[in-house]
Amino acid sequence: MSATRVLVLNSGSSSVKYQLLDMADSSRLAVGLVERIGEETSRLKHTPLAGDGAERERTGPIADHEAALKAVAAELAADGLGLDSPELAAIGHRVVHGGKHFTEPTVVDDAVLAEIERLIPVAPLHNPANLTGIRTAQALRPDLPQVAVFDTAFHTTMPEAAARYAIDVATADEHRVRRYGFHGTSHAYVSRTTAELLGKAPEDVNVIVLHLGNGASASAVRGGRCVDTSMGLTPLEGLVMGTRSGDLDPAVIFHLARVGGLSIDEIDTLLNKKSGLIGLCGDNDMREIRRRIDEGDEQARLAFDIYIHRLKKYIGAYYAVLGRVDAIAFTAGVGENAAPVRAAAVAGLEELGLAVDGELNSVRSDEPRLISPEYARVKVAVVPTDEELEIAAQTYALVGRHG
Ligand SMILES: Nc1ncnc2c1ncn2[C@@H]1O[C@H](COP(=O)(O)OP(=O)(O)O)[C@@H](O)[C@H]1O
Ligand SMILES: CC(=O)OP(=O)(O)O
Ligand SMILES: [Mg+2]
Repeated sequence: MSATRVLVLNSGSSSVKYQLLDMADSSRLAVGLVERIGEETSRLKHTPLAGDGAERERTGPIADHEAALKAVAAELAADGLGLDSPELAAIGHRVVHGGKHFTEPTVVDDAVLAEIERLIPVAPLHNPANLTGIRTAQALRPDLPQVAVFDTAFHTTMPEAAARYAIDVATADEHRVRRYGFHGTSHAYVSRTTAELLGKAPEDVNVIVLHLGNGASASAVRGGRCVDTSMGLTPLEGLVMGTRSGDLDPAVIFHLARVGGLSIDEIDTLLNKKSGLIGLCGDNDMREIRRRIDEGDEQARLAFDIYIHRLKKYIGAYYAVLGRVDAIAFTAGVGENAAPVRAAAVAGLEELGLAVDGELNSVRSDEPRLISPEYARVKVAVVPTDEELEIAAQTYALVGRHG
């Protein structure tokens, strides 16, 4: 019996999403999520999909990512899907920052671990969790290949004109200051799926992908290759996000330090964790913001308008970067579910060939679909992202080649 299963771990700053897949037919055997790691109210939600097992939920403190992963391993073992299974071929890990170095999925060794660690200062919320995930998985199954799939990889095709900041070149090079981009696994998967939806080869299609989750980023994809993206050195640049500011005048930082008396660490926390939608209106969940708007809440309305204004600017910018756009694809939690966001982002862009059909836009579905009217020159699509499936496929392809 050959090993065809892949466990995928997507470790975020305070959560771990995981899936166990059988790559013989890309089916899911189990999926789950550990939330609020490090708090008293941690929660593990585990759903076995192979047999007739029902969803299980456990609450109570889970101290760190190591404890989280061990709890996940115990849940899988309870379903007879434990990490000791000989059918497990590899464990695939989402690693957020791979710098310029990693352009492909990579089997983890000590040098790879050292490089991911070296990049912690430019992904302080993500890379430490990714490292813990890898190390814990290694300890549980030292014989198994651990594969790192980097958020930055898809963006390494960006031309220098898009990747460089206009600052002193020597300083930038010394400190590796450039734009790397993130959510690349999602941008790759969604741009490819959008081409499929249009019935075209990825090489023939130009797409603007809007990944709108808690973290959010836009990308311009020409013929399957990324030519620009909104996140930069770190996942802070670009769109307005759940808790991150996105673009601002860099002098805001000097001002807050010199005049406001804030420390660099305080400003870091302010911009990464207390800004964006939560900073503007106290909520970072788009469902709650829409509910408040419906009740006439002005603060929520303004937060929404700022979010949309930025989004629209990026659509325009990437339209110009690409010259010709075949489709715009909305994805991730907000992009897949928030019809008012999609409608507002595209409103008024008819001259660019863009429009959304109200009825199609209001349909709820887990399938990739078009929401633009028949006549629209540029198609508007909703394409549910599947980072875990994409990571599993890349992991399995790599292990299959080498193993
Ligand atoms: N039904 C919905 N309507 C509107 N927004 C939603 C809905 N479901 C989820 N969201 C939004 O999606 C966000 C989470 O997106 P997700 O892609 O899961 O983020 P992440 O992977 O960064 O945690 C939530 O914070 C919320 O704003
Ligand atoms: C890179 C990034 O922002 O990831 P997430 O959206 O998972 O926070
Ligand atoms: Mg996400």
